[in-house]
Amino acid sequence: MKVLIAERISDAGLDELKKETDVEVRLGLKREKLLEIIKDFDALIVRSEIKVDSELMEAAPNLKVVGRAGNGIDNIDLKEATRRGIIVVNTPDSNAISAAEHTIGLIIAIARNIPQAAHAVKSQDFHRNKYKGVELYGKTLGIIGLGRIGSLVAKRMKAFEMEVIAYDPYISSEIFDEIGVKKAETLEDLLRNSDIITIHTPKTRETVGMIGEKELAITKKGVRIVNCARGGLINERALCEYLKSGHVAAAAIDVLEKEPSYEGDNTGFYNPLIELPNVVITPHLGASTVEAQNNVGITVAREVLSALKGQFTSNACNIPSIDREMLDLIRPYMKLAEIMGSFYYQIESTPVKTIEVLFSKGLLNTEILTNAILMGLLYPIVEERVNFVNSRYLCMERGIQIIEGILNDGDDYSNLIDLKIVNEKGQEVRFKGTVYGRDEIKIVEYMGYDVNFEPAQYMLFIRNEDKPGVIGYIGNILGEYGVNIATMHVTRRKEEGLALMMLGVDSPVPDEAIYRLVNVNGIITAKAITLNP
Ligand SMILES: NC(=O)C1=CN([C@@H]2O[C@H](COP(=O)(O)OP(=O)(O)OC[C@H]3O[C@@H](n4cnc5c(N)ncnc54)[C@H](O)[C@@H]3O)[C@@H](O)[C@H]2O)C=CC1
Ligand SMILES: O=C(O)C(=O)COP(=O)(O)O
Repeated sequence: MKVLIAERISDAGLDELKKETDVEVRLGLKREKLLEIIKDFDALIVRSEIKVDSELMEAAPNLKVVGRAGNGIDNIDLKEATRRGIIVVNTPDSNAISAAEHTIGLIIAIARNIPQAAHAVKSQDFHRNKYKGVELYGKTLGIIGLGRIGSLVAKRMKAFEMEVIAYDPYISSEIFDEIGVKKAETLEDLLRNSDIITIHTPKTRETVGMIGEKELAITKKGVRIVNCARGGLINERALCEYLKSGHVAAAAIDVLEKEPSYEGDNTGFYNPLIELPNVVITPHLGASTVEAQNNVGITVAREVLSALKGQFTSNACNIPSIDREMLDLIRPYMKLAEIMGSFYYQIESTPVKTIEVLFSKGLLNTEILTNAILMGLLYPIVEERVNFVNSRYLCMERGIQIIEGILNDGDDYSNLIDLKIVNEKGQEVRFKGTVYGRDEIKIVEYMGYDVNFEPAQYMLFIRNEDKPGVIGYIGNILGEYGVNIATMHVTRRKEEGLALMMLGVDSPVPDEAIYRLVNVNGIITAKAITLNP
């Protein structure tokens, strides 16, 4: 496996990767060069600078994993990665403390004009009157986005005896209470009442430009503003105007709408904010500490390695995350789900319209189990890579409706998957499956027949009239083609005079044998099934 490190990560992370993969470190690559070389790599590791967009993914036919050595993934086209079955992993917990501490550093810096004053002193200018600041004590800090970093900032700033309020419509009041922060019901509320505002939301379609002219206009005169989250959350042009007028007394910015290259040439880079005396800008330093980069490097390396090995990772952005213990528990159910999904297109050819899957209450992580069913379903019929990442997306792209639910109590099994597939002709194919003990996979119902069948690599499903002699024919025909029957499950519906046979065989059943079987008097259908390797 080949891994391209396109932005700097720690040596500790590099060492982890080098133990198991072929690693190439290429920092400061020009875009054209990156597009040219990416085709050879299975994994790409970036930070916040490189845009991992559809053009880059198109140029990377072998790419299986993108590792974001950091938190924000706004530089990665997640939808496109998902469509292509590329796993995106990040390391959100590894640099949160550093980002929070940097934010606090910036708050203090602009409250006391520390960077400007320190800079003046370097030029022998000791005129301290110019740099009189304000105290934090007793002032109101408004935090927009009370997630990982926002809440770390809140907890720490309370030590300054600031009143901390926060606006985050997506978290519960209990979390506000737990952190000990007053809830601002609206953004307007927060803007009107804060002496210092700091923003900690991710960059999304909803949050871009969330602080613009209109919002700045209702802030307190003399407000101080910090952005250590993402450039573009605060409209830079509007902020510039408000800083020039003095309405915003000062701003501290770690992130810009358009950022320079951190390894390459930046000749001609310009941003008007840089020139303003009441602005402190750092070069996207929030995560740049020894500790954060060590953690980030090691975590991203481990996540990328797990993903390359086909294991679930704990920080995947486009598949549900599962911890290792839980993964061990549900692995047999994932296999069962994939097998159940894989039956349909080996039995029927009419396109699927709806998939309805019901799970026993005892089954956890059902979202992944559905993804496994969909992966099994699509595997035989799509050319592109199908995996847990894109199976749901590819089904939705094909107009397949996916309905998931919980089974009512009263079934005989506590861990059942009940799968009903309805095709465009309105026909239904239905299976139920479960796992006995730790990992004994069983199909327990097929088309209303109670069965007890352990799926095998090669199988044969036969529906026939319930009359003597049919089994004999089947054995003879398979024998002629050298196909050995390993297991056999026979069941019937006496009242209808119909029977079902599910056979596990030691080798694939040739098409010619199937043709002969369906011509046997009394056999209604014969379907050869092969499981995905
Ligand atoms: N400057 C730097 O070097 C670093 C910057 N970051 C940035 O910080 C951001 C936040 O990181 P975390 O706290 O870990 O993320 P998080 O996901 O834990 O928290 C984000 C919070 O924002 C809230 N939110 C989302 N939309 C909102 C809206 N419209 N209004 C109010 N609140 C909203 C969410 O509900 C969530 O609670 C990252 O997305 C990243 O862009 C992260 C690390 C370092
Ligand atoms: O983790 C984040 O979201 C950051 O913004 C840190 O970015 P970086 O990895 O230092 O380029």
